[in-house]
Amino acid sequence: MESATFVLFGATGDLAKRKIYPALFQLFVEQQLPSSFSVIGLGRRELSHEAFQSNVAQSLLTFSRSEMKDSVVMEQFLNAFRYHVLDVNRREDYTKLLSLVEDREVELNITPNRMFYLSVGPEFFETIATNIHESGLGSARGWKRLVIEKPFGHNLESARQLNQTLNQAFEESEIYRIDHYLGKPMVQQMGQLLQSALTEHDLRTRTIASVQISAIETLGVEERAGYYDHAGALRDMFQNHMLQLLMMLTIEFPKPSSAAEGVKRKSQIIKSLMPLNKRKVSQHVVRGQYGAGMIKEKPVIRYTDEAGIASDSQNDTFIAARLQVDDSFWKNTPIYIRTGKRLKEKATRIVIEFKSEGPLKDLLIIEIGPQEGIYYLKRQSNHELSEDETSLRSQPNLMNKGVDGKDAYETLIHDALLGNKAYFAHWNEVELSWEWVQPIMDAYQENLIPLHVYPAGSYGPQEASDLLERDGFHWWFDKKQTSVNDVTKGELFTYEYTN
Ligand SMILES: NC(=O)C1=CN([C@@H]2O[C@H](COP(=O)(O)OP(=O)(O)OC[C@H]3O[C@@H](n4cnc5c(N)ncnc54)[C@H](OP(=O)(O)O)[C@@H]3O)[C@@H](O)[C@H]2O)C=CC1
Ligand SMILES: O=C1O[C@H](COP(=O)(O)O)[C@@H](O)[C@H](O)[C@H]1O
Repeated sequence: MESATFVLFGATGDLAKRKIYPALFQLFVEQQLPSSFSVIGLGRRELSHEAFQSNVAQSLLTFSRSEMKDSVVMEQFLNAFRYHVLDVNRREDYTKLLSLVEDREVELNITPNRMFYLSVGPEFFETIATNIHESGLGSARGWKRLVIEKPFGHNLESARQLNQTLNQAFEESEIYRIDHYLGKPMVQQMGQLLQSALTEHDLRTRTIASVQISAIETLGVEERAGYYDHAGALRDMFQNHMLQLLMMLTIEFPKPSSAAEGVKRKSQIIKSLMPLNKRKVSQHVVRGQYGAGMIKEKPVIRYTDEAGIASDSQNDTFIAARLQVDDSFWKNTPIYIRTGKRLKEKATRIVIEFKSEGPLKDLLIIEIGPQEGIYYLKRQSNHELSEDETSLRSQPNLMNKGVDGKDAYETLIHDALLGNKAYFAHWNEVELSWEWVQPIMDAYQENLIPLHVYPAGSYGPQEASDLLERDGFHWWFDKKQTSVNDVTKGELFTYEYTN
């Protein structure tokens, strides 16, 4: 890997602490960083290099999964870190930053390859990109890359505007839009896993009755009221992570001839999504907001009582939708997506239900997180569990594939340093995703669709189940109760079905 400087905007923030430093440290420990590597952390608050290094050390002690936190390794790692006070709006701060970056490049004798990581609020993205360009920070003879966190725009128009501004400073090939779901091991290995679970023939021709993609959480809005109350589940999860999961799965049927072809197909898939008309959104989409309820046997308050949330907020904390990809393989196969906060369990899961005569179903389940695994459950009845045990026993090789403990940020930062863009969201995908969700945002805005309040600790509004029942399906694996034998490494798992 080529040597590089990692310029981190927002170095004193939450994401840097919880995700970026632990990921960099893990890569360092695994010797996956360039041998000469420089990190320049930026923020408004005054910090000496030493104080900054000590803050980074603290974050590693709290959040790193590495067992190598002994002082020698950590000290070597922290040696690469410097801090610079920068207010994103002050041009002179960028000129000073350029001197610091250049001095370090000379000191370490490294090529001026520069990765600018924007771990700051989205309101700063355009200002920073413009200042990088105008200060000369982006004009060195090495490569330059921009890594940008979500949210990428607030709607189609603002995303386009943001992209246009970024493109004045960076080419599309230099922009790495992080969608951390694309860094999850089970998502990165989707093609491989499907191939080991299904035969080549299955992948090409097996008829799929329906697909369900769920990303459900027990957490509420937590400390992010300011952001979340303007984003909601639609912008926070659906427009990006959920549509990316849909793309990553559907490109595998029929199996692409190469990884590159698969990546190209992502945009085609999203382009083939049957468009919604804002007046008919309510036929395809269920909007919800959590009420009070019980999570893990503890009472929790309703969304509108949360700190920082307006008591009359109409913001969505849940969405379920029925989508249709209108291409030759997926035509006539409904794809159901749901995501929401304060639900009964934390799970990101894809269930493929295959067509069959009669009531017994074959299911392929991909557990993306926090449990990881792929399971092919043969001849599942809606009511029985015994069959899945038999089928899992007969196919032990399909259990718990992909468990490697890697955090998405480790993979994505490593990929960005290598210049591998395969698991970053391309502008075309982002633009098409915003375009597709725009009628839903319009319908929400104009109140053309009801907001259903659901009890915390449930699986969302009843209407989300009705959405499937109308087509003769139901959400698989919703648990009757919280105490279940969950998936543990190497053990059979048993779920309790609601129906
Ligand atoms: N936290 C998370 O889990 C996730 C965050 N994200 C995204 O990552 C980004 C960062 O989030 P997060 O770390 O939580 O945010 P925080 O509010 O914790 O941190 C914001 C950072 O921005 C810096 N900052 C604020 N204003 C300025 C300014 N005028 N000039 C220079 N620096 C400034 C702050 O430093 P200082 O105060 O020293 O100036 C701080 O380091 C956001 O885009 C967020 O949406 C995405 C996914 C998850
Ligand atoms: O991006 C986000 O994702 C998290 C859920 O991520 P996961 O990896 O834990 O599934 C979500 O809680 C958050 O609201 C959203 O911004």
